[in-house]
Amino acid sequence: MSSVTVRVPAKVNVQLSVGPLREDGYHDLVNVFHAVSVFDEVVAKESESITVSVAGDWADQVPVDDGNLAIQAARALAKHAGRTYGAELVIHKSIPVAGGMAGGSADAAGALVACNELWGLGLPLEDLMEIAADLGSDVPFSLLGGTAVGTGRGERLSDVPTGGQFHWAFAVAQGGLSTAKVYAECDRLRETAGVEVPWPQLSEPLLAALRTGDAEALGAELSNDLQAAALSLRPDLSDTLEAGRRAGALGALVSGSGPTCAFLAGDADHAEHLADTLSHLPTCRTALAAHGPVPGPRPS
Ligand SMILES: C[C@](O)(CO)[C@H](O)COP(=O)(O)OP(=O)(O)OC[C@H]1O[C@@H](n2ccc(N)nc2=O)[C@H](O)[C@@H]1O
Ligand SMILES: Nc1ncnc2c1ncn2[C@@H]1O[C@H](COP(=O)(O)OP(=O)(O)OP(=O)(O)O)[C@@H](O)[C@H]1O
Repeated sequence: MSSVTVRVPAKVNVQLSVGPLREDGYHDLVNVFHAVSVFDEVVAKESESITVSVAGDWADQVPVDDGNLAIQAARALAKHAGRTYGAELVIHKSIPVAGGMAGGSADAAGALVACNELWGLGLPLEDLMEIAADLGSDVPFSLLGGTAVGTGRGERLSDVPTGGQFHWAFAVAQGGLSTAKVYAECDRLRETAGVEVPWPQLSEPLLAALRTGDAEALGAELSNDLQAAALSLRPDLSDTLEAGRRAGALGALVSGSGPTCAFLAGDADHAEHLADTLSHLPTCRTALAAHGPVPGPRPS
């Protein structure tokens, strides 16, 4: 095989409950991930060494050196296999960068799947999941896709059954937010408020809404403990959330660490309408309509 192509979805977190700060600098989570139809494409071609190039709207914001998560993923896979391998990785980016939709994690997951195939390693998903967890907390879910609950720092996953498709609009903000800074702001706000941080609990009404495919019920149950921190760092996002609610979204929240905002729609037409409305906001770089859940990356 001389070239392998995979498509990897972005995510939105339909529940993100953040526990107290751990000694290792991470937080224990209840993190309900939902993969949506905004895809990066990762191509792995035969080559002497591991390199990456990036094309698409967001290309200028993505490192092409050792800081690129796809390169780190390919190296980690070669190390796991105990051999020196090469791959020319070509990423076509559609997932907003530093937007809270796990774009870098998607590229890392795509590189793992594509190189596993290119190099004929045949490693099972469980092995790739272990390598993924070392690359970042979101990378295991980017391999899995669908809808899943993540505990620990978000890397320990179990599938969540869903009934039917949900339709979304995403308001992509100007600029990005650093995930580490948003978690740090969450800690700061909690310390200032002097509240005891409860252990995160999975929402049963949320699971029921996902299982039955009830968009109205899901809209009412969306929650994100990082939202206050993202709004504290980017106050303009409240205007975006408010605009989406006024336009009839069934639910509105910051996606993960932000600054992308996610809006649940009643159907595909409603999602297109919301995206069109949001795209005209001064706070918004662009807006996308998408649906979920969608599967994780598979080689072709
Ligand atoms: C906000 C989310 O996107 C929600 O899915 C994730 O929790 C972030 O996952 P990620 O981008 O893969 O994050 P990582 O690369 O593992 O960690 C980046 C930084 O985020 C913070 N971090 C991340 C995950 C976690 N459970 N607790 C944390 O406090 C830590 O400061 C860490 O140094
Ligand atoms: N392949 C990649 N694509 C995008 N960013 C990358 C990649 N590799 C490394 N990075 C770096 O990672 C930073 C975070 O990018 P990313 O798009 O993954 O953020 P995010 O979507 O907010 O992450 P998450 O939702 O997992 O917290 C970027 O600013 C960039 O410097």
